[in-house]
Amino acid sequence: MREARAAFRRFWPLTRGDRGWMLVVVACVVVSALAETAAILLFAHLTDTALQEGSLSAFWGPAGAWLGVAVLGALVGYLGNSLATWTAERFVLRLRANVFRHVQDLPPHFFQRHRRGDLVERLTGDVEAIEQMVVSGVVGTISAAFSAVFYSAAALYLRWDLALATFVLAPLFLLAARRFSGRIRQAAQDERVADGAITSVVEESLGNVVLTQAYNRRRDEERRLDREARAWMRASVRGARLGEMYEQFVEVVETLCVLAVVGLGVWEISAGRMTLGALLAFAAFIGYLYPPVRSLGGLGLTVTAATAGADRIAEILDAEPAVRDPAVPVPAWPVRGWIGCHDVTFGYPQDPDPSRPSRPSRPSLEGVTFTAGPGELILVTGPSGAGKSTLSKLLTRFYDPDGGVISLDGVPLTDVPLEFVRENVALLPQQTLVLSGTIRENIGCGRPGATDTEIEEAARAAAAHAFIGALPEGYDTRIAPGTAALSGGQLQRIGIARAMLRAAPVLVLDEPTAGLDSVAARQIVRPLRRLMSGRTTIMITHDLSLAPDADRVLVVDGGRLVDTGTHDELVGRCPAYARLAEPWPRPRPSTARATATATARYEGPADDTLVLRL
Ligand SMILES: Nc1ncnc2c1ncn2[C@@H]1O[C@H](COP(=O)(O)OP(=O)(O)OP(=O)(O)O)[C@@H](O)[C@H]1O
Repeated sequence: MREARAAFRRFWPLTRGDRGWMLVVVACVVVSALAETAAILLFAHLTDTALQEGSLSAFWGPAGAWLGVAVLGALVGYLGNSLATWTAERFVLRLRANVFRHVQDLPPHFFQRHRRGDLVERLTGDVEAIEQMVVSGVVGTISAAFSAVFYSAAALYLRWDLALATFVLAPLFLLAARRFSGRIRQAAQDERVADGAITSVVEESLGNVVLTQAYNRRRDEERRLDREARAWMRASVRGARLGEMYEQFVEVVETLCVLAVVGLGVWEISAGRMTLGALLAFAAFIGYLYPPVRSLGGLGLTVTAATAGADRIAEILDAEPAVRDPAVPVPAWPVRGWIGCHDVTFGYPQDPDPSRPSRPSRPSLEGVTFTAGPGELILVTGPSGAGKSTLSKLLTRFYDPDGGVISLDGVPLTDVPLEFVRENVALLPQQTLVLSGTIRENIGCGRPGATDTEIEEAARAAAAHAFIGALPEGYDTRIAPGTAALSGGQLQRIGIARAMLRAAPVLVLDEPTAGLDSVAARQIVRPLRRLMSGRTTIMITHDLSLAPDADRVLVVDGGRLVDTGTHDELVGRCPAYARLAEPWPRPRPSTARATATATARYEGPADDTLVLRL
């Protein structure tokens, strides 16, 4: 119960702004209960007068009043129920937006440590479970408490002695709820986890359908889904079974109460101490009393089930963003593009989940120092796992260094707003990230507000205009993540156009040619050169075809900067670099000859013409 209280305290502040409406809902429920009470009393009156005496004249008055009360009850009930749904959904909207906002600030390693499907489930199912506790739960409890008080008061008013006799059985409801709540909570938690696992498996399988088909993994995938679906089925059936057991137990207790009322009533009527109308009204009040008492008893179950969801949402909200805006940021300035990396050391945060123990690892980067000036091309290379991508994450401030400083025009990145960093340091990732929208929107997101002409200019410069123009819907062709009917090289050129439009003074390119075949890789070289021209470019790559052009090449190994120099210098003196550069060790031929050779070999569209200095 302590966890439930903590969960409630944590999420209750999100009802701010709607608490007045919640009160209105409670008021509607109270008025409905009052209308119901009046209707029952009118029914008793009708039974004892019009019905028992067969008098039509005694019928019209109470019947009219009953109809009036019923219409009032219906109107208020409609208003209360509509408002209750509205406030509940607003809470879900707000909570989901809050969690989503927080998720978007979380560092890359958070997403590597959580399955996507499970996160989706938390943002949907778990969010709704919390609503059940915080909004519907509070409104339901207050309403049930009021209704229970009204119906008990009415029953006591009619026959206090009979009422007390039936109330004796009430603790049985609470006993039942207490007995079942622990097990229902466990089943709810298992169901939530299994739900997340199913979503994850489906999402991963659909995302990996090529691997599944190419390697005949259909059966494995089916087995994986079957395993998770069975876990979900077991949890779901267990939850339903427990819920049903509780319901049926309560039914039996209710029947006991009804029998007690009827038995006592028969005795009272035979002794002439009670009219038939009063007995029927009394039985109706006791009958109306059960649902609120039942929902008060079941409240514990709702709360325990919701606490399971709350724990999972809290895990997300408790995850810390890796970087934050400074309290007093340095004001914006026109950035020239000086990048400084001074004695930078960084290690990825350990996984806090004890179920996924991780060894204390050595830093991914240690004592890295270099500078890059406006217009320079700095190539960062090294063997796999050397720390190259980690450096790109630090330069674009996905993480802050544990030691040392990374600066932009001499100002530490940690002293400027994150948005300013991202505006001035553009990242071109290994795989072009696609938004769900048109090609125009995909390029245009590089600079919000860019005109169609600017977008097309960027596409031309990125050698993308020709193939976009050849598509039936041109720039209005819709693409989406994972479904874009474009080749890797074409997507990369859309990414280059996007970066062109961004016009940031600093560019970080993370393996821009990785995953492309040699023709596609060559097709993006020229647009890349245009993109890099006049900008500070830090290119992380295994592909050293551009190394001869670089002002400096940094060789990283085991997280350390092992050597820095030009391609020619390094080939001569750095064995680690010589090994990496094996296909490119020859001295550079003259540009004119190489251009002619490459152009002669490639016969693609005009704006894809190669200018490679091989
Ligand atoms: N999210 C992470 N959590 C913990 N360690 C990580 C994480 N990402 C990378 N590492 C570790 O940091 C080190 C450097 O990784 P990084 O991705 O920077 O290498 P890389 O040089 O880019 O390799 P590649 O060329 O294969 O892409 C590796 O030892 C890797 O295992």
